[in-house]
Amino acid sequence: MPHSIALPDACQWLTQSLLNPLPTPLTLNWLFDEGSLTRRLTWLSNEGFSVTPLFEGWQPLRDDECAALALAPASIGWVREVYLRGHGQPWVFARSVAARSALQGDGLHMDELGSRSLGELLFCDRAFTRQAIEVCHYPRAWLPTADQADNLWARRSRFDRGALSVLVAEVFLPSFWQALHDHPENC
Ligand SMILES: C=C(O[C@@H]1C=C(C(=O)O)C=C[C@H]1O)C(=O)O
Repeated sequence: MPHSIALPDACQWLTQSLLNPLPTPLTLNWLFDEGSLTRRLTWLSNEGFSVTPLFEGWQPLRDDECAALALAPASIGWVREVYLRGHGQPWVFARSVAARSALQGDGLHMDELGSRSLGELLFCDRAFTRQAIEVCHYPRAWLPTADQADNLWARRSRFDRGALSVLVAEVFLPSFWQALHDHPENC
């Protein structure tokens, strides 16, 4: 039986306690920060922050997403993929999903967000509770073609409000780490 191999389109999401070896303290700081990434990137970019939608629509969700949302495999959900940009540069690729069955009974209109940040909805409504942050090296096949690379750190967490759960995954792109390196005073 061959050793377990990394499938090209799967990732094992881990909480910080299971990480071994640990990434650098700076990487850990950004991966496990429980605040709004929108607000932190707005600060890092000196208000030069923007959100650009790449894809929005109903799709069968991935196996890891269905498992995290306690859905049957290939359940239909709303998918929102965006770039979080600093000074126009893509710093983070984000993919947020929620089950169609839960959204239809809820007032959260992800489809009306456009270039507004989902974070503003999730962090302004105190009824949302954030579950544990998990991390992985994001499968390159899940990234936009222009960003496909191995071993990019990603984090995900689930935001719950009653019967609605929104799963948010954020992949830190090389240009983000470069921006941090160029402005160590902002670390
Ligand atoms: C959850 C947040 O919302 C951010 C905004 C997103 C969007 O607009 O699609 C996606 C990922 C998040 O980084 C946040 O600001 O922390």
